[in-house]
Amino acid sequence: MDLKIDALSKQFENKPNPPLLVLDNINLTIKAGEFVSLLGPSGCGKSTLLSMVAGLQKPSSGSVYLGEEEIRKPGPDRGVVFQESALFPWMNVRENVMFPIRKKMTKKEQLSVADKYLQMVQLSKFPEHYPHELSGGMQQRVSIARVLAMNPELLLMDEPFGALDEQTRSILQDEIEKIWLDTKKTVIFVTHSIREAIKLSDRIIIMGARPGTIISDFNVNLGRPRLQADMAKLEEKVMAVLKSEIDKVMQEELSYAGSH
Ligand SMILES: Nc1ncnc2c1ncn2[C@@H]1O[C@H](COP(=O)(O)OP(=O)(O)OP(=O)(O)O)[C@@H](O)[C@H]1O
Repeated sequence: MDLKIDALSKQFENKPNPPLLVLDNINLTIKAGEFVSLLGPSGCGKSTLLSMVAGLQKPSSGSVYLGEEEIRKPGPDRGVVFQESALFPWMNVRENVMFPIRKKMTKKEQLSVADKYLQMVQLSKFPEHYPHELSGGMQQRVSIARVLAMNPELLLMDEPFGALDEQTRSILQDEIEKIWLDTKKTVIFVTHSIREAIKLSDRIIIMGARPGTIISDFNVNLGRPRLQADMAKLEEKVMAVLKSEIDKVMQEELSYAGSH
């Protein structure tokens, strides 16, 4: 099902100052099966937008629809992966993956689903390990397997590889691309890395700040897997748009600091 974000705005209380308008009239349709990245300067509202699609926060005005259904709360049709893995430390890897499906399936089915997704994220040798026995990249793989086990239609990823070293990040990018090609889920992926966005996405949405709006919508018409040489040209284009937005935010911050 397509995701439709319709005239969505969000403001936060900011007492004693006036409310802070974080997102202003966002309109966006994401087709079923599309891999879309959100890029933008820090504070432009990417995470806020994602959390409203997840149903974790309510819009101040406007709506989000998955198919015909308006999103009003979290649901099993949307799985979220955050920067930190948020696994249960007292459960082993397999138990963590089985947790969201524990009430929906027999034990046998749960085990088979957990095995399937642990294999997909290349962790089939570690089902009995506990989170503290795993590296950051492995923990993030468990989080991805846990979300996939719910079989959500929409995968919402908020800087999922942001805390990982470059090499692990690159491996997980390849894995998520493969998983997406296998499962054809709709993915919304928040990142600060232009290269990561180009490597993975069908489409890159660039947001501007204060308040957050959509300023560019790029289609990435490159074959997969993406070649460095092809990516470089688009990287320059995206960088040019993004840089002017980042500069604007920096200027605002400098003038605010100067006046206080
Ligand atoms: N619950 C909240 N209450 C008040 N202000 C908030 C709240 N959540 C976010 N904000 C503000 O909204 C703005 C957007 O935050 P958000 O985390 O969505 O930005 P972002 O683009 O994801 O930033 P980053 O790239 O740094 O993660 C920021 O100015 C932030 O301080």
